[in-house]
Amino acid sequence: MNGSSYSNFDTKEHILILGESFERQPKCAFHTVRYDFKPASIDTACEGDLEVGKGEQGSTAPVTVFKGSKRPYMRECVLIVNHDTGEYRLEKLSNNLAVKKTRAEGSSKVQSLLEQQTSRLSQQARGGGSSSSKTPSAPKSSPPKNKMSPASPMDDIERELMAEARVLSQMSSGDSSSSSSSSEDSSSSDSEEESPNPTGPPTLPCPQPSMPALSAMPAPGGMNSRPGEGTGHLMNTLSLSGFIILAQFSSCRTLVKEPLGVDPARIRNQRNTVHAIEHKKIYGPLWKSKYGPLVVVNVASADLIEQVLRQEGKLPVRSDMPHWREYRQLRSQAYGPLTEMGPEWQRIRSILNPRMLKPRHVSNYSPAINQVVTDFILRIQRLRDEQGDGLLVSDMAGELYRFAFEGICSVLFETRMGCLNDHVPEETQKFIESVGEMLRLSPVVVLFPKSLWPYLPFWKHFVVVWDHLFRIAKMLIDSKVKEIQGKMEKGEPVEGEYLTHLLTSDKMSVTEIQGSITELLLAGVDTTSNTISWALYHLAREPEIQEMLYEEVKSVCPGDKIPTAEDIAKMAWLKATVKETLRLYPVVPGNARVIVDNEIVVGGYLFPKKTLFHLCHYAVSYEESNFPEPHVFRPERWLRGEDRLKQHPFSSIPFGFGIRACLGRRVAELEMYCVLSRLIKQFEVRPDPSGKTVKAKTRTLMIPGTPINLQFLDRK
Ligand code: HEM
Repeated sequence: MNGSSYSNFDTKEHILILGESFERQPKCAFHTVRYDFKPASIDTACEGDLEVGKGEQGSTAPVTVFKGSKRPYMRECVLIVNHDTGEYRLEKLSNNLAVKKTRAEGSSKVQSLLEQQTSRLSQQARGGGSSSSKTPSAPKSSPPKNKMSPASPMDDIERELMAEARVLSQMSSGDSSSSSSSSEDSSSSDSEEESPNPTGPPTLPCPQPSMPALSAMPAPGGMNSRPGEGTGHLMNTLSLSGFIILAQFSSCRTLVKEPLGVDPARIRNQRNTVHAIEHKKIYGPLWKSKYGPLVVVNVASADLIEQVLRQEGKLPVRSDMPHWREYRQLRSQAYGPLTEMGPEWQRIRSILNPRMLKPRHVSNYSPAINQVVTDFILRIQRLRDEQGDGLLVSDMAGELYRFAFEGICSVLFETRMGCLNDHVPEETQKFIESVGEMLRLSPVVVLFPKSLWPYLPFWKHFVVVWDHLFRIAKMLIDSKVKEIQGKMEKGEPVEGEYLTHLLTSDKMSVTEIQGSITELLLAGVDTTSNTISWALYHLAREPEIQEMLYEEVKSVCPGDKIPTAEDIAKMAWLKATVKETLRLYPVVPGNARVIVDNEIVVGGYLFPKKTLFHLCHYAVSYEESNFPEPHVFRPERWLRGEDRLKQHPFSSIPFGFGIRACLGRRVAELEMYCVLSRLIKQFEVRPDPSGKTVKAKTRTLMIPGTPINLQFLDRK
């Protein structure tokens, strides 16, 4: 392509290219780079297959490239999107280039995000596999630009590209917080963008959350970088579940917000920067939002949330998770509780539930969890002694990520992974990185039409990291199988907990166990670690509340006694502290339900089948009527008494509700109670002497916007 052919283009325009190749010329206004993709099918995807082209001389890092869709594109063409006028036009570039689709953007933020992403992938690919050293083929010269006729057969392509362009333009015109998700980025923590961004699909766990992932992804490798940090990792996982769909369209600017029954024209074009709490003030507790073609009904009162959830039916649906499901189909892997739907979902939940949710079973995990807590305390002591003034430990959320990963693996796989060691074992490291990569890529992949996935460089990478995850999970499961077989052969009793039970009960195949355990793991790390981080943050800042907790733990477990599940049952203040933490920072700030089978009535309105409801939990948990002085951290509201009686039972439901509610709730609680009680018994926790406040931000999950640093003083 001749750079001069673009010289008249406004740099605000995005261009989407269809064509064999597209090279950047030094003087071109656009950052474009030639890529050369092997027409790899996903089945052959491996690290080495990922070939992201190097930029030509003077170019910036590569942007994204698709090798054409299966449709027979006959022409190289360019779609030009003018962001000022909103106009799109498709122009033909040449007559004879084969089907390959490349996209490049102008100087928008989105471009730089994509560039960083692709550049990182490129580096990984180059460093990662034997075949990754292939160099891109020589750039082709630029074809001339011809105006296409409106009746051209390119209409189809135009439509598809316009849809993508719309997504890109919406992302690039979105809230600037989308570019700063790194926990290092403390400068913006006070801005509105960094506020918890509570709910309302526009602010739901995603849009902004998804793209920042591109830039703010922790460098893969090293446990010091929390996997998926900046993406709200996991629940990407829960985004994972119900939220991903919302994520998808929450990346679009809100077009209409409409109190049900009110003329939408009056309030058209609301910017997407208003929070759900404010939306509620404007529209009342029930309003409709349109995101592109999708319509979401936002529900922001405890009463109405209850109405939706009570009508969710026997097989509740959050959403499908097409990209997670696609991987499983591709590799003939089994769905787990997050991805499964319908009667099959019901079946696997009925198998997984008892040992995850019944208190008498869950209490059996406390020895394993307490061992992990012991190691965590030792680690805190080491870090404290190594860092700065001998008291401060930086980035507690990162440290607690290690703790939560180790803790949940000790429960699920009945094995230790070494996350709290100074030197993390290689396979563990790879596992953690794969989790992070998968969660980081999830919200990106899902932004694109499914038909394009096989041609997205990051889809290949997505598949590769899922491969690692499933491989390592399989390795751990296989080793447990061997252990069990060995014992059986020797006639020894087979004892064990979660995995052993699943393997010996014969209700699921090994493949199904692998699918379910992997999803449990994915849902069970960021959720707990972020919640513990917030609890410690508040305990450090409210010494009286911490003292109450200390006194309670000491009285239930005097001396060196380590709290068991039975002890914890007696610690009302501890439980109230965790509940209050989850009220202020519901790690999943908005959930979703699609009522598939029936029309339902909510708030006096009749909604058709398949209406997508967004449950604005964050907004509801700050309602003055339920929680006087809602911004104040006050665990006592959860103790039995007058205040408690006033709360609506659906005013704070951080683990969801009903048969589709959190499967790991009891284990999560046990982990949080064990680690908090023992940390507070061991240390007096003080805030960062720099006095920095930490605000929440929503990256799918509600996470600390900046690192939480705390001092740990030994208690005498
Ligand atoms: C503070 C910790 C946690 C919080 C606040 C939390 C919250 C949630 C929420 C809100 C949901 C959606 C529920 C609904 O749609 O009604 C959910 C689902 C789920 N959670 Fe958790 N979670 C936590 C920890 C965990 C842990 C430790 C695990 C694994 C051991 C886990 C596994 C799951 C799974 C598998 C689902 C999907 C259940 C299904 O769709 O059937 N969670 N969680």
